[in-house]
Amino acid sequence: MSSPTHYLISAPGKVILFGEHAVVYGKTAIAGSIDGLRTYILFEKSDDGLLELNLPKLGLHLPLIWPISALPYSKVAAVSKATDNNSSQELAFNEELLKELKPIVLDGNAKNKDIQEINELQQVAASVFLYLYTSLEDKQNSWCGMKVHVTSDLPVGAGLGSSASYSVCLATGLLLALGHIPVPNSNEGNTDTSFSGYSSPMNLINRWAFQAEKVIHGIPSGIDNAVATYGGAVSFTKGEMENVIGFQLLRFLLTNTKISRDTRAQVAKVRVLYDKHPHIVDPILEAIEVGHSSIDRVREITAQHSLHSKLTGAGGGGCVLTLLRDDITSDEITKIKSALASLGFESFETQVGGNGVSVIDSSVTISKQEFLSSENIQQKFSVWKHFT
Ligand SMILES: Nc1ncnc2c1ncn2[C@@H]1O[C@H](COP(=O)(O)OP(=O)(O)OP(=O)(O)O)[C@@H](O)[C@H]1O
Ligand SMILES: C[C@@](O)(CCO)CC(=O)[O-]
Repeated sequence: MSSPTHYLISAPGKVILFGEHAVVYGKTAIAGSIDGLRTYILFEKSDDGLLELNLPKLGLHLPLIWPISALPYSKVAAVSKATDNNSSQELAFNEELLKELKPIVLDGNAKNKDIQEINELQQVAASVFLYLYTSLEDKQNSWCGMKVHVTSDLPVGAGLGSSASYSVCLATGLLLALGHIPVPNSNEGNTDTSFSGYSSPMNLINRWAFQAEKVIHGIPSGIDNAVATYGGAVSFTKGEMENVIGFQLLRFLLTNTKISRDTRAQVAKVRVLYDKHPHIVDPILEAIEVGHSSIDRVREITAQHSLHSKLTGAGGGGCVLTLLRDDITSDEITKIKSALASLGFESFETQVGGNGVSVIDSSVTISKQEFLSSENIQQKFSVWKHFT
């Protein structure tokens, strides 16, 4: 059978119900996927020896393009070792590779006629792609070029795990395109996956997505990429997780304050505090200064209806999660939403849980135009396959 010529991958965003930040320091957190908010990446095979990355959501109107031959493969240990499906060992992070890629990332503009600035956010997104590609490239099985198009329903840097869903989509597409994992056969959802003894392709996707998260975050806990890979609602402690089905039945109001944060500064601050106060198990997030006045405003409004709200994700603005009581009426929810909207906040009802990473292979024709212009890609294509 000829090798597929394109893959469309999708992975969900997430909410953390409690335990963010603490989870980085070994405490338990509970999180769930948000099925309706996902990142999508279309991988198209090409034969020009070039890697093309399109990041419109990050504001890049031109593709970044690199010759495959320009990547520093000598910095990567044998691929077979690194992708050993049976190994449960965490992959070592390749600092040297990341360092080597820094100047190469900026060369991505060299083939463009117009000069475009590549800001830090865009550089990080490009580094993740090149880091994974260089690590996974396998001359025997590789495509000899690819065009990669990224779209997403998720706000970037708002606490909904946009980076993890991007990382999971990239890891999955590259593992498939470079011949490390097969396309799944099943069309059934993967939310009932038992996490004990992770099945191999999912395990591998999760491990490489964790590497990608390290490029973005430095020392992530791994909870975001685990949720984006496996879906469902999970309890997560030190890399171990289990399904917590009950949480999938809870309804939430998710409010995006649209206040973007300086993630790196916030996270650095939090880490210093944790290092100084390792005895604090579940610090009130304001006390560690990841709160924001916008979050207080959401909390005040929802408290008027006896509802409890908390920030979700890294904080410093971003998204707020409000637990909805069973007895709350739709009229009341509409009132809360319009009070929030009057402050410029966007909110919608959600339930945690739902599918993790999903794939469509080249047996389904997907036009690039259709992909890029679709409002609801998840529903548009009803042929998603799930790893089991
Ligand atoms: N649509 C996208 N296209 C390309 N890169 C993306 C996209 N979405 C996220 N990213 C990557 O993720 C990074 C944002 O990660 P960050 O952790 O700040 O936000 P988040 O994951 O949305 O929030 P949180 O980690 O609190 O849930 C960006 O710098 C970029 O590298
Ligand atoms: C803040 C944090 O706990 C969650 C970010 O979504 C960081 C992490 O777990 O890696």
